[in-house]
Amino acid sequence: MPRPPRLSPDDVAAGLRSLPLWSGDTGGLHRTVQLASFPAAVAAIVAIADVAEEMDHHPDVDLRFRTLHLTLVSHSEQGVSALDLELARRIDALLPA
Ligand SMILES: C[C@H](O)[C@H](O)[C@H]1CNC2=NC(N)=NC(=O)C2=N1
Repeated sequence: MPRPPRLSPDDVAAGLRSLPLWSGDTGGLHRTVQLASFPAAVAAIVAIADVAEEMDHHPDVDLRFRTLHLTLVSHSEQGVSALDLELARRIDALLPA
């Protein structure tokens, strides 16, 4: 399936307006969340992995003890695409606010 093109700065900004837990720009979307424990954070990564595999679109993940740093970018497009906005929405449905 063809991958969607990267979005303009205005379109990324518009997408972020419906993703209040995220920040970023055309270089990437970012969210940091603290989970209850290290095992809980690993379990969250596993749940995110299932969504990423289903979408064939994967986050950049950095876990420091209970703090999970997520960055979403479309590497093949060297920017943020609609897939990143959709993945952000699906991650928000998995994680505590
Ligand atoms: C072959 C496979 O479809 C590609 O490598 C996918 C995998 N997941 C991906 N995830 C992200 N974030 N960007 C990509 O360009 C990408 N490409």
